[in-house]
Amino acid sequence: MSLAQDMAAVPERAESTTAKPNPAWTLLRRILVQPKGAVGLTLVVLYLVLAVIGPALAPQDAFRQNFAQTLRPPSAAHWFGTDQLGRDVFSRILIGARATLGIGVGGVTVAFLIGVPLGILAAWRRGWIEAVLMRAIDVMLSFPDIVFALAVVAILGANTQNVIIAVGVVSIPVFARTARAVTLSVLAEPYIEGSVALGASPARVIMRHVLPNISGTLLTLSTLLFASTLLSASGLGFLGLGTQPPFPEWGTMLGDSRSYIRSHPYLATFPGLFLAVSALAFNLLGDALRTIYDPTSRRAARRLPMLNFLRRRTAASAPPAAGLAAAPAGPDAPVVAVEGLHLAFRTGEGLLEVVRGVDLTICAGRTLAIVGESGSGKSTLLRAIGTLANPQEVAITAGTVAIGGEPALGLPAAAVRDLRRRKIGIVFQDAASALNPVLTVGAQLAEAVRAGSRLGPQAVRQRCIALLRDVNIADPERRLEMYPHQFSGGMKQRIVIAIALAQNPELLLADEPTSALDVTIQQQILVLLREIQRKRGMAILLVTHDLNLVARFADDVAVMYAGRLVESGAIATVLEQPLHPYTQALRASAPGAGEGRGQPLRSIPGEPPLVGQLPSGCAFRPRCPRSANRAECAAQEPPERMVASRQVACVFAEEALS
Ligand SMILES: Nc1ncnc2c1ncn2[C@@H]1O[C@H](COP(=O)(O)OP(=O)(O)OP(=O)(O)O)[C@@H](O)[C@H]1O
Repeated sequence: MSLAQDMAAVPERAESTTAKPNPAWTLLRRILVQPKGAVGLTLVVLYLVLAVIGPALAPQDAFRQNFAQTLRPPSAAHWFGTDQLGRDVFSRILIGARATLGIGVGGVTVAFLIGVPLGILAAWRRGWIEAVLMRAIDVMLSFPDIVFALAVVAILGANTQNVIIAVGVVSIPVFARTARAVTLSVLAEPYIEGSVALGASPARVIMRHVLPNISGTLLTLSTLLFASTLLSASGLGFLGLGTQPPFPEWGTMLGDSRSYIRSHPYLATFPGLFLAVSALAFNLLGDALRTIYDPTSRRAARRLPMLNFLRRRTAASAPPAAGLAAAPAGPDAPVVAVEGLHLAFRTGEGLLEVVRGVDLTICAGRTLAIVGESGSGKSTLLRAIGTLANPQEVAITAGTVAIGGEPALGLPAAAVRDLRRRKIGIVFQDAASALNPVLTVGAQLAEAVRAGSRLGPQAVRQRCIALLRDVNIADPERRLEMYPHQFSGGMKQRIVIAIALAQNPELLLADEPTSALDVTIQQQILVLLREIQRKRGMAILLVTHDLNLVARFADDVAVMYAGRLVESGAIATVLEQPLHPYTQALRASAPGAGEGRGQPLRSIPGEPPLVGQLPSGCAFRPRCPRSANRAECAAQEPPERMVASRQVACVFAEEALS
């Protein structure tokens, strides 16, 4: 069946075509529909207007002292009365708005500019840098805000500039902690790994992917901290450590009024009221923003898509194998050569070995599928081959990996990025999280195309259009302007594939590429991958649990158990006549493996061994029907050897032939 016929056989859902409105207008609308947002935003805007045009509105000279008019109550001539020096309080409040709000803005800016980079650095580098930064922040947090601010002003001296520094320093820990937490969650998203796989530098990943995704949370935090910064600054002003006379600032005015609080209470009332309402305004606005950006407040809205997602994940496997995929012709040069690879997780108790001596090769134009139960080490192996294993987490204790003839292990970071970009493409399990939701598809494709190349904007655009055509997305010019949420699951996976193909990789890594899709779309995506592989001759390394998918799609299979490949060879050889008892059990437990309709699926008795607690000898021995306490199985780990055209690690493999 041709690709076109395959596509026609299973029509994919059309994607939503609603254009994305301007994000600023959307945000404004979402703030205004909330009563607290509407009130908060209106008040904040009024305050900001006051800060800008307040001095121009002042009816009287706010600095002129008039000892004949001291401590006058509110009247038509002095709406808010006069202070102890006979100055007009209303005019001083209007003029003081700029200094007061300026301190708030300045303080939050100082805290933001220092706290956010520190938080991102801690999340990015982890290890000792994170530990040192976070402990320092814990120490700062252990002091009450005002005490800390007082200490800073006492050291630097009392003036407006130092108040800004003091209240800013006080808020650094909150920004740093929040930035670290939200960055960690963004860094766990597959599209970050995709970007890293394209060779993007840390700075680029942070600017392009992390910052846009954490900006909502940081905006909310800035608004909330603005209120507390204002109050801290006013506290300093109240103590006489803020803006120095004769310049008015609401906190200082409040402080000056304390001697007259009983006899002339209006002196404290008006600056206090303006301060309290400003803090309330920023808090209301911050709260409205939190409602918008906090995912827990949108749980109800998400419930349906989540249910659909779970349903898709648990949907039945693909239909039974109709026949094994024909091996595509291609040159025999190995694109991947892995020899004696041992990988171990670094844990508190030392190294925990999860991949134990793997040898494999994949030639151009061929697909190798790695299958095995959950926890057998498939993903860890795939990530190490793709140079994506985090060295702080995974130790390569022995062995070599070469991609396209180039050694892939032990390289400096820049060389690893370059190798990945030139030779490796990655398709993730969940296309929805493999795409950055805040960037258009065109921007994400362009990033992949531009990585390491010097193409001009027009050439990049043409290449993006060609890539979308390659993955059979119609009307690519229009689709480039759309956002991921405007596409269906299958279309998103096509876009992820297009991104993976942007640098013409020699090797495509696919970790459960279709398990988040429903059955009909799975079929289309696999057909698409096969077609692209035929055209480009790339090697594909596929990790999956689905043996039917392996039978339809792969050329070779490697069965993994407890970190070792126990049987590997051509699909027709291994799946038609498995020799290892574990392969036999996997084959028997696959849907459509021989039982009639309504028959329960067979499961493999026993549990896979826990990492680090392997039995002596063959790791499959406790579950093996063939072992039956035979001494040979307990004596040593069976070496891999060639039996009937495949590698198999079982001392009694020949018994399956008879
Ligand atoms: N960070 C970690 N620290 C310690 N052990 C880990 C860590 N991550 C994974 N492991 C363990 O390593 C083993 C291999 O995990 P891996 O994800 O590679 O298995 P898998 O075969 O891909 O499983 P699945 O099919 O569920 O993805 C598992 O036993 C897992 O518990």
